[in-house]
Amino acid sequence: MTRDRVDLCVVGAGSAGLTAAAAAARLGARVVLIERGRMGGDCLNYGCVPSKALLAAAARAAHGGNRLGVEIAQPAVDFSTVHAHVQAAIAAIAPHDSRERFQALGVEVLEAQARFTAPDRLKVSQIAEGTSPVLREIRARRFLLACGSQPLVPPIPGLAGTPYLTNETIFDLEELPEHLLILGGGPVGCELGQAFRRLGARVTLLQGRRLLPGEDEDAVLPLRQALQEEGVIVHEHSRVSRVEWSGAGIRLTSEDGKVVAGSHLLVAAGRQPSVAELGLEAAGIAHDTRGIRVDRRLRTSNRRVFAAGDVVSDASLGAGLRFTPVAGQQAALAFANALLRWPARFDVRTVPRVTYCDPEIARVGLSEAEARNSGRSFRVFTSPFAQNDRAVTEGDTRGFVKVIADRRGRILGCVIVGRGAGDLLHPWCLALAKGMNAGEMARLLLPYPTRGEAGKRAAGQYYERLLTGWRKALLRRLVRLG
Ligand SMILES: Cc1cc2nc3c(=O)[nH]c(=O)nc-3n(C[C@H](O)[C@H](O)[C@H](O)COP(=O)(O)OP(=O)(O)OC[C@H]3O[C@@H](n4cnc5c(N)ncnc54)[C@H](O)[C@@H]3O)c2cc1C
Ligand SMILES: NC(=O)c1ccc[n+]([C@@H]2O[C@H](COP(=O)([O-])OP(=O)(O)OC[C@H]3O[C@@H](n4cnc5c(N)ncnc54)[C@H](O)[C@@H]3O)[C@@H](O)[C@H]2O)c1
Repeated sequence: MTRDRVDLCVVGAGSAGLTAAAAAARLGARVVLIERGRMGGDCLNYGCVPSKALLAAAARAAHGGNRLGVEIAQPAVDFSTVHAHVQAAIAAIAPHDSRERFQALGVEVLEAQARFTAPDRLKVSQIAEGTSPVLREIRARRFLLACGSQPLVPPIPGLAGTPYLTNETIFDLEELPEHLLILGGGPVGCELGQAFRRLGARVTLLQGRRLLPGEDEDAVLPLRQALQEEGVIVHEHSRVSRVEWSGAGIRLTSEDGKVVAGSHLLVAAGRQPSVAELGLEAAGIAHDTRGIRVDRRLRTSNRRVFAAGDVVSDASLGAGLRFTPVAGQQAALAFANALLRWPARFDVRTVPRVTYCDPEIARVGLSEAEARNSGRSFRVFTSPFAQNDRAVTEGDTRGFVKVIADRRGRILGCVIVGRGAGDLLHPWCLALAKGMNAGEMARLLLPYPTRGEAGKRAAGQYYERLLTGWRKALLRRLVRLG
């Protein structure tokens, strides 16, 4: 066994690990990157990329019938070609995350499993069969744990003995499921439920709470309607309590007495951190069932070790932060703290999120419900797309822009529901990051007709609110004098 000492040892080559490894190597640090699975992690192989590629194919399949006076024949879906498109999208992006690219940047990439043996070292074991089990022992000045998360499979009686799909296997299907049952109505269940329905499968979704419980109810309403109109059978407040499997198919029973049957089952019930084989105890790294505990500088309880991305415990920085840009930003901050001694802190207030269904649900900062629960005083300015000229011309007026601001107009959050909501969110991410005021957003000069004007219109209500009482009287007087 060989021994090494490096500047930074990164475990996990997903969005977080790759960001930190590239940044450190570019500044001349000696970096080892250890990955036991596929380079690119969840986002590239089992998450963002395949799900958005599938949704893109599904969007094309959804456009049959007569719309705006144009008759389009119901599209015919060739699912094996859809599967090929999804795999091609992964393959097209894969070189950016590849071993070759990172080696060219100067990173040493080990395709192996990492496990701590002491607070300052870990051993690296080969995964491939027929080779020596332990490859190397690595000592590092700093470690970054970027091990991500994996599907949470709840301990429901009958589930373990049933052949189920997760996000790690569903994109391998080369044939369309006849009837897909989905356990869970978070982003994974909603996105994949809509995609498979549009591609022609029957879909039944059971969700223990309401759909997307982290989003405001008024934001979820248009999506619920769309799913139901398109034929997804949605059972909310239906917690699955038993799973049965026979040659005839799969049957789910819920606590509220519903029984549904289908040909395939997707488990989309949340995530759990990938920490089981890391030997965290040997390194004195505190963790809980939700992940590794860190402070706002991404430091763990072991001062040499930092963590970033999906593996970070919800209890540390806040729940619901498992997104690719969060993983990337946390990794960049962890690198700055670990190697540059730059005291950078992660700011949870500016995290954006988008559920890429049709209509999209996008948000940055506080939702209205979160603002209410925070106990602070706030105002809500809403502009529906029904009053937006571009949306009217497109014949798609679903959704709205909702701005949440404090009493002085400082933006606390923005929720956008509708076509292209994710892209429409960008100026609001900037506004929140820069501490801008609704008045500043209302004064922007924007092109007409665009959907972005709905945001300006929502922000403009800030002034309408001011135009009451003595201010209104004063302005009237000025008008008369002028
Ligand atoms: C279906 C789905 C769709 C999604 N869509 C979006 C989206 O549209 N937008 C968005 O922002 N987010 C999306 N996400 C979330 C996003 O994929 C994750 O937040 C992101 O990939 C997390 O990156 P990470 O680097 O923390 O972890 P990962 O990408 O999971 O990488 C961790 C890596 O560490 C490796 N590893 C773990 N333990 C060890 C060990 N002991 N030794 C060696 N290697 C190890 C793993 O093999 C893995 O490759 C989606 C998630 C899913 C499941
Ligand atoms: N567009 C995106 O950015 C995107 C897309 C997909 C996933 N993600 C990330 O991946 C994470 C995981 O997504 P997810 O949808 O798997 O998890 P989730 O935790 O967001 O939702 C899972 C849902 O399953 C339900 N559930 C759990 N047990 C159940 C049972 N026995 N019966 C019925 N329902 C049950 C829960 O009520 C929960 O709402 C997300 O939180 C997000 O961070 C992001």
